[in-house]
Amino acid sequence: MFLRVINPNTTAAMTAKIEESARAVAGPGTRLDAVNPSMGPASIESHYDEALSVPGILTEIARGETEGVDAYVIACFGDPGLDAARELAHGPVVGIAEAAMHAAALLGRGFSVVTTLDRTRGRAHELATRYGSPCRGVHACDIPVLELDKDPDVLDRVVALGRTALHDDDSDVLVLGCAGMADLAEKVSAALGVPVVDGVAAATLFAQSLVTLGLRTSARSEYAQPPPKAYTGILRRFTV
Ligand SMILES: O=C(O)C[C@H]1NC(=O)NC1=O
Repeated sequence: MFLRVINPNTTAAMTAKIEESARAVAGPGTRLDAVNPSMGPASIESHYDEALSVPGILTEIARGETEGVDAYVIACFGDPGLDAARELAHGPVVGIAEAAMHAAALLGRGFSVVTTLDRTRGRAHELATRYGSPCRGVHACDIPVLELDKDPDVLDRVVALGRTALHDDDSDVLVLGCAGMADLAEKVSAALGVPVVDGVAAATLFAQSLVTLGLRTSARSEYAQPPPKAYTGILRRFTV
């Protein structure tokens, strides 16, 4: 099978980190590549960034449909463009927040999310409500997405915040609220002694499992192909 993991921001170093996390769990029979759009925000830390990332995501989905991609992962914790992507894709499309929250719900009574900027906490709560997940709290380490690789204290700060979150929320699982934290899961789990879910790995395995089960996005109603219409201006270049 052919999985495509889409980093919705345009930072190649993050795409490489995401690819590493996805490859580490993909099966031997799975062809996998990780891509990012050539247009869009360098990182996604606001509703504005998220909105501007969606045309690039949809461009990558439309390209994947011509290249025989069987399933997609949207590797940004806000799950940007997820519903629109499902209208374009024939196979499954899995968001890393959705996957991480569902995985965490299988591992404990309640989970906490540790994310980057405080302003993104509302989006995480909104997604947990949509997904019906037992999220007991969302905590921000206030490290900008593109600083995660530069800040020497990032592991210590995430561990400290995770410890506080587990105590204050009385939760028993942690979810990493950024694709850029994918490489921290094992170390944070070892430090805190609880399961720590990396949404990139979880989404990759969910996508792979759905294809293995022969399941695909339903085209019956809401996720049917978009109704044909004219798109004007620059969007004409990025629409199907
Ligand atoms: O919302 C966040 O902070 C994390 C989100 N932003 C990003 O560029 N990739 C992400 O996973």
